[in-house]
Amino acid sequence: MSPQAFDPREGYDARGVMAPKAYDAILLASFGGPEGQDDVLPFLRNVTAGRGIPDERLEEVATHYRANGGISPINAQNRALKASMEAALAERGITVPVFWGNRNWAPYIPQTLQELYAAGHRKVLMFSTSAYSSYSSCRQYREDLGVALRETGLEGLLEVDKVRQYFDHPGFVEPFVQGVSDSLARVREQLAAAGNPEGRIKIVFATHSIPTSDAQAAGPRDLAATLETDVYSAQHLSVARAILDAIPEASGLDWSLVFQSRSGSPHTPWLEPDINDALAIDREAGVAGVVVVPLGFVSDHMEVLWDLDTEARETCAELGLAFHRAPTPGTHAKFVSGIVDLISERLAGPDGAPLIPGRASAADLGPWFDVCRPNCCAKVMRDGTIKPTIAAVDSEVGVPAP
Ligand SMILES: CC1=C(CCC(=O)O)c2cc3nc(cc4[nH]c(cc5[nH]c(cc1n2)c(C)c5CCC(=O)O)c(CCC(=O)O)c4C)C(CCC(=O)O)=C3C
Ligand SMILES: [Fe+2]
Repeated sequence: MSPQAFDPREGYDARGVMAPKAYDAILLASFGGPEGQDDVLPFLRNVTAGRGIPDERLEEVATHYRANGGISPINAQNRALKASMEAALAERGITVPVFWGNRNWAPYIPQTLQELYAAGHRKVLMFSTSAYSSYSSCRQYREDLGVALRETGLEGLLEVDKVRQYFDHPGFVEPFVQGVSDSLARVREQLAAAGNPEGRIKIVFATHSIPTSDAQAAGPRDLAATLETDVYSAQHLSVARAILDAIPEASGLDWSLVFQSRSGSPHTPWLEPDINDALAIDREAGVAGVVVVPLGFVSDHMEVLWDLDTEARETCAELGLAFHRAPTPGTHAKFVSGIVDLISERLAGPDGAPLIPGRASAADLGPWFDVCRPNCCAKVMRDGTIKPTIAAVDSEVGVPAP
């Protein structure tokens, strides 16, 4: 891609690529989730703080967690990811420790920053469990870090940078290649067992819907201007194509990008089509089976288990469509090793050069940048200001929004 040149300043170049640093801590930053029935509503209030999600919607979402004992699988998945990252870093002789902090549940990010500062760490590299660009998937993490530094009084004492958005990285793409290929075989088997071995299969890539205004604000303005769709959708389409190109059995099959987990007011437009509506249209058009690919997600958390494995699966059962859901990257060895690569391209070795050269990319919109330009993924706050952020050019509190 050819993004608008940065105003080169100390620490990063005109592409927004940061100079390597001797980071002394890694922050695994994630969404967080409830771990028991009593946590469910406080968690949902944290998630929706100040955003006016109606209570009926909260109650509706609560039932997804309640049905699972009030437990989101996301925290256990992050504990497993942290352990896998630690093992993979150690294997490569990298001794930088990994800390874990969440946006919406304990361990909370500000508390983790205080702990790692107290332990003597000063240069932190954040890796978040969110691969794409948008307010919810990138900027909100940057803001939460910016606000946490300010509120803990650590601003100026602790440096926090972030790993680039990694939707295009081979470590993210390759587990999907293997997963989609396996799922295709499973749907073929289901169709054969149902006496329809030649039935048409469609590959349905699913991601989180976001308000169309967030989609339009995603990524650098000048890049957005060159694309036929918004940057968020374009990134997903780019990854979907990279996955399909790597699977010979998928050649010639129909595929699409659809959206799930819409929330908010029905009057606010969000990205469409919804997966369930799209499946009904596919059935009408003669599709016999689908591989559903949770392209927008890093692990099999509640949005995958409920919206895909429960709701979309039921939709397919009602429609008589064969269904198989491909896995998320989770703790796939290639994903974990890719995370270590993403960290290594930023970590300065003894000679000051990064531990690994270059910036691997397996999809045509990559590689992304380390520092975001003004207004990248911006969202106007209700009080008309934007929040402080890390890893960006515009990090001043109270700067009027565009
Ligand atoms: C783009 C995106 C990702 C993918 C990137 C990433 O992975 O970060 C994501 C992930 C997740 N979203 C999650 C849960 C929720 N998201 C909500 C609400 C919202 N998400 C949004 C966007 C995204 N969300 C948006 C624009 C809203 C509405 C406005 C708002 O409130 O910000 C709500 C509120 C209730 C509701 O209205 O549905 C909940 C409970 C969980 C945890 C699952 C678990 O517990 O296992 C995860 C990983
Ligand atoms: Fe969400």
